Amino acid sequence: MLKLQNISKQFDGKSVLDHINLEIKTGEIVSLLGPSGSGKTTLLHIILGLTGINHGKIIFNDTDLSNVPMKDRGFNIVFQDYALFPHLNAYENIVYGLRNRKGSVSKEELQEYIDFLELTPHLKKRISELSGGQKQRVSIARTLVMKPKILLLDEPLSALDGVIKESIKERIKSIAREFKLTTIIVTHDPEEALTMSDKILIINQGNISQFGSPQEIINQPANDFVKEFILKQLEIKRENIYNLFGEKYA
Ligand SMILES: Nc1ncnc2c1ncn2[C@@H]1O[C@H](COP(=O)(O)OP(=O)(O)OP(=O)(O)O)[C@@H](O)[C@H]1O
Repeated sequence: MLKLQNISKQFDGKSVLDHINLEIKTGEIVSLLGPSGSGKTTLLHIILGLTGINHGKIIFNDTDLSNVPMKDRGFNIVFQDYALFPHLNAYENIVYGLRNRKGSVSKEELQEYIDFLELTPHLKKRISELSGGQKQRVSIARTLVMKPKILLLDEPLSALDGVIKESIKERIKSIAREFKLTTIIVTHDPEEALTMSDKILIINQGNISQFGSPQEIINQPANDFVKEFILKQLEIKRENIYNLFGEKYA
C-alpha cells in the first residue's frame, strides 16, 4: 500500500500541489489524469523521489519514505521520451541499470521479461533501428529488470498511435496483473485513463477533483470540472466507451 498524506509542493513560492491525500493498493493500476500544468508529473516525480516535498508524508508498506532518497526507494520510472542510450543496442539498454547490481536478476528472470515484451528478435538492434513501440517496450523492459516495487510511467502512450498504442496499453495492463505490480501512469487523455486503470486520480490545478474507479467517475462525476473533462471525451469517443461501460453512454 502506498499512502500519500497531505502532500504539498511549491515551486518558487507558487503552489503546484495542495494537500494531496491518496491510498494506492498493491497491484492496482492508477492513472493520474488532468490538463496540462495540473501537477501530474510533479506528483509522479514526488513518488519516485526525484522531486522533494514542502509538506506531507509518503508511506509505503508502513515505512515513511518522505526523506528516503530516490535510489533507496525501489521505485522505477519509464520516462515519456524513453530516455534510451543511442550508442547502446537494445539488450545493452535493458541491462544497463543492472551493471552495479550483479545477481539481482537471474538469467531466467531476465529472459522472462524479454520474452514477455517480445524483444528477442530486436536485442542486437541499435535504438535508431527500432520503431516507437519497440523503443517503448525496451524502455519498459529496462525498468522491469530493476524489479521495481512500484512502476511509474509518464505519458507512455503519447508518442504512439493506432494498433501500436493499443498493444502497449494492453501490455502495461498485463504487466501489472502478471507481476502484481503497483503501476502509476500519468496521462492527459481521459480515454486512456478510463480504459487502462483500476482507479483514476483526476487533478485540477494541484487539487484532487476525484479519485475512483472508471465506472464511479463516469456514473458519479464529483463536480463540474470532472463532468466537463470526462464527459466531453465520452461524447467524442462514444463507441470506445460504450464497449467498456455498456449502454448507459451509448
Ligand atoms: N522544476 C520546476 N520549477 C518550477 N516550476 C515547475 C517545475 N516543474 C513543474 N513546474 C510547474 O508546476 C506546474 C505543474 O507542472 P507538471 O509538469 O507537474 O504538470 P503536468 O500536469 O504534468 O503537465 P503536462 O501535462 O503539461 O506535462 C506547472 O505550472 C509547471 O510550470
